[in-house]
Amino acid sequence: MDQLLTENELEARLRDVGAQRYHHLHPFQLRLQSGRCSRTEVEAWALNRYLYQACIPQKDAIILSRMDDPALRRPWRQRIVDHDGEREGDGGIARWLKLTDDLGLSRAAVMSGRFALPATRFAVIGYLSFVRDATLLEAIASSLTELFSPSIIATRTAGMLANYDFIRPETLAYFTARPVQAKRDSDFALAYVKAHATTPERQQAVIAALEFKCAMLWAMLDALEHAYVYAEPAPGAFRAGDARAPHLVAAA
Ligand SMILES: O=C(O)c1cc(C(=O)O)c2c(n1)C(=O)C(=O)c1cc(C(=O)O)[nH]c1-2
Repeated sequence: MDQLLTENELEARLRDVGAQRYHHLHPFQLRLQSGRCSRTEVEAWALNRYLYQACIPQKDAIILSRMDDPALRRPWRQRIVDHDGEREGDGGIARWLKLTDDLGLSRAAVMSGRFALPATRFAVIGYLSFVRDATLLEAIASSLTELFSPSIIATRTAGMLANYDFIRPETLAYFTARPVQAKRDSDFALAYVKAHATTPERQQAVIAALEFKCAMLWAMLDALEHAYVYAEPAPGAFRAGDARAPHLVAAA
């Protein structure tokens, strides 16, 4: 029988999940931030991760649709605005496309998802299913990886700027806004989880939900590392020279 943890003990357990399982420890992340990735690997990372970025407002819309309380929906809907923007060209998804633009990738190809690795697609589908099928408390708890993202974003951004001559500060504009948004979002989600995980069963469920999300992020980097470092991308998945923006193809 699991013991009921105090709120502080629960928070410590959740932070421990991050310390042990978050993708800051993944070999592909270490490779990316230390300049050991080839340009093709950086392009593959940005192209695959677009799918994750694009699914975030969809998962937040699912979570929003499951909330009965307007006081809860009001702050949560800001997450969708952050990613989609208030108008065309605004918001996190548009800023992610600035990164893929600067890498010379075609927007249509990136947004279609057709060059993504199979595991990236399955990870994203798995995440959307999780927030639909688990309890609302578990769905909210799965967003708590954002407790750990400001630190990995700072390390990755500094490492990429220092180590790749094709990355300029504007290329990584996506990451400028994220740490402040992530802190605001994760403070809110953590307070909710601490207030609502009031039985040992619920506490174990929120810990497992955070482990699930860490596993999903880990699996996406496993797939990139397997395909681009050790083996081969699946048939149809991105390879060097694929998905070039039309003006670059014309100039070649
Ligand atoms: O750069 C990263 O490593 C990283 C990690 C995470 C995360 O931990 O889930 C997010 C993001 N970035 C991110 O940019 C983002 O918008 C985001 C939203 C969420 C979420 O769970 O709602 N996680 C993340």
